[in-house]
Amino acid sequence: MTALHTTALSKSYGTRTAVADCTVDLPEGKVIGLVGANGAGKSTFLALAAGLVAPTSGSVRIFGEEVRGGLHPRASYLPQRRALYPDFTVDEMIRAVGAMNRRWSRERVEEALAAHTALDRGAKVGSLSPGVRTRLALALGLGRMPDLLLLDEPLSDLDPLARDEVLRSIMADVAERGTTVVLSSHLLGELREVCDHVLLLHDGRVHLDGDVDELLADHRDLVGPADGEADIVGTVIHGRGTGRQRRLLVRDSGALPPGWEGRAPELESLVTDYLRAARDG
Ligand SMILES: Nc1ncnc2c1ncn2[C@@H]1O[C@H](COP(=O)(O)OP(=O)(O)OP(=O)(O)O)[C@@H](O)[C@H]1O
Repeated sequence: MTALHTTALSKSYGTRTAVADCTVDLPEGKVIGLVGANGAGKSTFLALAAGLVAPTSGSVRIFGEEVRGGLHPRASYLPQRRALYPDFTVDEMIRAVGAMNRRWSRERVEEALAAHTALDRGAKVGSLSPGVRTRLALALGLGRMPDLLLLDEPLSDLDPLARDEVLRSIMADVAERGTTVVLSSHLLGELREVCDHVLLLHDGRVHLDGDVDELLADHRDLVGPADGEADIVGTVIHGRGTGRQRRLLVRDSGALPPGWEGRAPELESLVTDYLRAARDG
């Protein structure tokens, strides 16, 4: 089943188009990496899915129900600016969010915070470091017992150990509860470990949308002589060269001409080549 479906979804701010004509079907129970350059529309896409921002046109459905003016009860949303009250203590914040949600598991919050033994429950939320705030906000999001987690750059404020911890906490939820996760990130290296699916936006439009294993199987990284590119069978996504050698990312490549070698790409290089191709137009 589809967890998140958008139909011709668009959002403009004045003359600036943030999301343009996006039609996607994001599968249930998967971790979807939302990638794209700065200003590509990732945050707007997530805010539209969270019902926080109204589309200019098009629609969003979560588990088949249209999103209109509010967060779907089965979804949790972690915005880039973590929505926490700075003057509340950690415990007050947990109680306040619990009181605001009918669907709520304090136990789930505690479970998500269990690894974070140094967290002072009496400390004011405003005094916490950005990384700790992120972990608290994520734990509160999990307290809503979501079937869909919308996470806007959940890893950006975290050091490598905390990133690992947060990813584990997310993956545990996926494994135990079958939660669908859509997470935006610029950290392409980390995504390989967790993502089943990639959605790449550029200038608000979808440039790549697919299952990671299928994408990796459909593409090859080719290296060969610069003057032999015309003989390559398949769709060249991006090419670059140094002197007499060319390196190409090719989709659905056929038999290779003499002098060319190919191998399966890494997810990071595949996404980077799509980003370069989108940028170069
Ligand atoms: N509230 C707003 N008012 C006006 N323009 C906006 C608003 N929100 C986003 N935009 C514009 O829409 C475009 C997409 O922005 P968005 O924040 O969604 O991109 P992003 O991919 O999340 O970027 P980043 O990786 O830098 O966080 C940008 O050009 C941005 O300036």
